[in-house]
Amino acid sequence: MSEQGISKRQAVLPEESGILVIGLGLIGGSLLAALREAGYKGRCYGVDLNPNEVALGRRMGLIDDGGADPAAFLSRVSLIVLAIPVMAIAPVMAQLSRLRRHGQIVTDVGSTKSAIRDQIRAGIGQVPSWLVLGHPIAGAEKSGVEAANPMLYQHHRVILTPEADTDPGALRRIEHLWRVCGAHVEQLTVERHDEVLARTSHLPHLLAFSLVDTLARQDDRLDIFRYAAGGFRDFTRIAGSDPVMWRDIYLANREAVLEALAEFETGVSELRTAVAGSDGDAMLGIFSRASHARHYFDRLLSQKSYQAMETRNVVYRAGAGGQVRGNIRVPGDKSMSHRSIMLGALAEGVTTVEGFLEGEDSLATLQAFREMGVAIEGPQAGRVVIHGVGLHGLKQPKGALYLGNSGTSMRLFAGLMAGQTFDVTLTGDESLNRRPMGRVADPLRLMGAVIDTGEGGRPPLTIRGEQRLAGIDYDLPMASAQVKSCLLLAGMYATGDTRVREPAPTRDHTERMLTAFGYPVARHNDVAHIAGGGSLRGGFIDVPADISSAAFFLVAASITPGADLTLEHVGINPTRVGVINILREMGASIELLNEREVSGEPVADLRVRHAELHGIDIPVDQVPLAIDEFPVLFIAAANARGTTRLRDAMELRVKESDRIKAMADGLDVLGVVNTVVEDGIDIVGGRYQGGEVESLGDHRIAMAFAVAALRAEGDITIRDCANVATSFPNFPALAHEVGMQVEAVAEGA
Ligand SMILES: O=C(O)C1=C[C@@H](OP(=O)(O)O)[C@@H](O)[C@H](O)C1
Ligand SMILES: C=C(OP(=O)(O)O)C(=O)O
Repeated sequence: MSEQGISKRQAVLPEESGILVIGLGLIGGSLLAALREAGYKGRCYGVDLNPNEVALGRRMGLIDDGGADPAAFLSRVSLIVLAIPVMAIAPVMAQLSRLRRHGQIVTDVGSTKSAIRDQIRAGIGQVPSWLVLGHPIAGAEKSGVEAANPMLYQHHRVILTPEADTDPGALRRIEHLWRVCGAHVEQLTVERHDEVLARTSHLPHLLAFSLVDTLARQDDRLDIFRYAAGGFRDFTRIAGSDPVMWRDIYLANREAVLEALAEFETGVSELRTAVAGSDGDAMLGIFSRASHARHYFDRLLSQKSYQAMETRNVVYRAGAGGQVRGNIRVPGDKSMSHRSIMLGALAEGVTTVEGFLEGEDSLATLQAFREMGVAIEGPQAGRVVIHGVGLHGLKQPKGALYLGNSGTSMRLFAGLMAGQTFDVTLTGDESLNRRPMGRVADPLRLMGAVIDTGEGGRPPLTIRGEQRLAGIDYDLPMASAQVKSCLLLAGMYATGDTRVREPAPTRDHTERMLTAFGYPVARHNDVAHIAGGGSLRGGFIDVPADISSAAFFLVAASITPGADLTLEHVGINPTRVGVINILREMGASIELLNEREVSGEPVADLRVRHAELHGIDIPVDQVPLAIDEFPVLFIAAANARGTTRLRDAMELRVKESDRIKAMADGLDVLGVVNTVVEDGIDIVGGRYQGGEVESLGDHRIAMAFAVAALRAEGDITIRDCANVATSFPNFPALAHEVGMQVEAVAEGA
């Protein structure tokens, strides 16, 4: 059969009649092995100057034929991979551009890109449109075709660095080549690729070569190697990499590596100063930032769109029916967790926090303070120890502060940052970057802050340092604890008094916690006052379980026949108990047991049992007191007799999603009758079916529909649920523990 005939029938890479790999080492050999494993049926050829590698490649079944000269195979292939050292690529490209006749496309695997591109340009006058420069990030210390591993690229990244005039068809085919091998393919510019790799790969290798060489030259080197364990062993593993290949990389990526090395030298000298001066706090700051960096950035990055290919979002499959029984403790209060880190960081002395919420939102706050030089130990099982730096002890972060999905972080930070001596930029994920920030920027400007916002008052916010703030008298245009808190926090840095009047009471955790840290805040009727120039004193904060997370289970138990559930140690601050008041008015059975006070906040165990609910007109004064609980309250309404009516809840439209619309759309899918108005909704309770709903990446919408499944007549699939981790990371596990049937699966599984 002709090769043409084979290529027409083959399912894997149907456009490639044959593939030539020039350079039969670990990288080229593994690519061939992966293609074979994936079922590629076209012809494979290998070229290598070492005849033993060619013979081995043939014996291993990786290639059909091979030799030392590419010319012999060109007419038989449609795709050529250059898997040779960086410095050898330009000469081979010159040869290929002379001999290429049949429209073959070419890619390379070199670890640096600018030098290769520039050398090719110098050699043949241009980077041909049929060349797609690329780099699989899957190095290993082994070399030679013998080490070829068909799994080497599975779930690894391959970066392609196309030029503006690269042929899109060629780009698509090279992307396809790597995907077939199991890789995630991404694109960067040549320059960005080299900067990133200089820091993530070239610098660490350089340090390993240098450290191992330095220690190996010392007199007591036998002992050093005899007792080498842990850390040093890892360095020797990296230093075992191919010397010639790495020499070429440093020759090729000289500038970017030197820049990365200079940054590193600054870092080492900071650490040297800390060690020399026995500055334990400085060391702890650096080490705790470093020791959490990987975990933290892995999680934050997985929300970013440029990594979307790897992030398979989470889908909930919520089975119809289930039980709600037992005793559980939901995670720590998000609002208080944020504030415990903020005030702990700005206090004098050490603050210990127990019950801290290890969710993405509060972790974003925590990491931001690490970026500003605060030493923070943990979190470890809810315990965090913060080594406060005082109100004026923060340092300028190296880059923008990334606050993920967290509106509270951004709005409270805006107030705190307005009082610093350095400039700082605050940014977040796609949802946060759509949320209104004018509500904090405008009053802060009245206090003297200088703030640039994105279009329409949205993030990013750039807040200029060294401004003199003066207290203001401000009437909040909306009931918002975030705006109130922002201004009170800025008020600590302002001269005179800052007074904030709220149109309706909102959560007062900032006021209570400031008081607990020894910073007085007065309250007269609807006005909170703070005077600038005080200080905070570190101490102990016990964060109770979050009533906003408990709310999902309050509704779950209320709507499920036979339910009897106790939620332990829940915060029942009067400015947060709207959900209990509203559910009770609908007929729910909720008992407050063992009421007590911790760290200036009331807590109780909540016992909730099934009850017949009926629709109500939700009292408007309860709206700010239950603002985050409406998604799940809508599910209570769907299970109540009659109509539940909500008004004066415009704020719901500017949360992580437009929560009125997101819920109404999902209720429509389930067949729950509802009527949306600008500032609210009417929901008619009754039977409803299952279906597939969108959470729009909003944690509370996702969890609300999981609760709905308890009474649905069919299963509910909820899309885009990864953000549940912002406020309630173990929600599926706790739901399962009480008898609900919620399973989190990766999208597409
Ligand atoms: O201050 C806080 O911790 C919060 C205040 C509320 O926001 P608004 O101030 O925007 O109402 C709430 O929705 C948010 O989840 C947390
Ligand atoms: C609105 C919420 O949070 P934030 O504003 O902090 O993003 C929420 O948790 O429901």
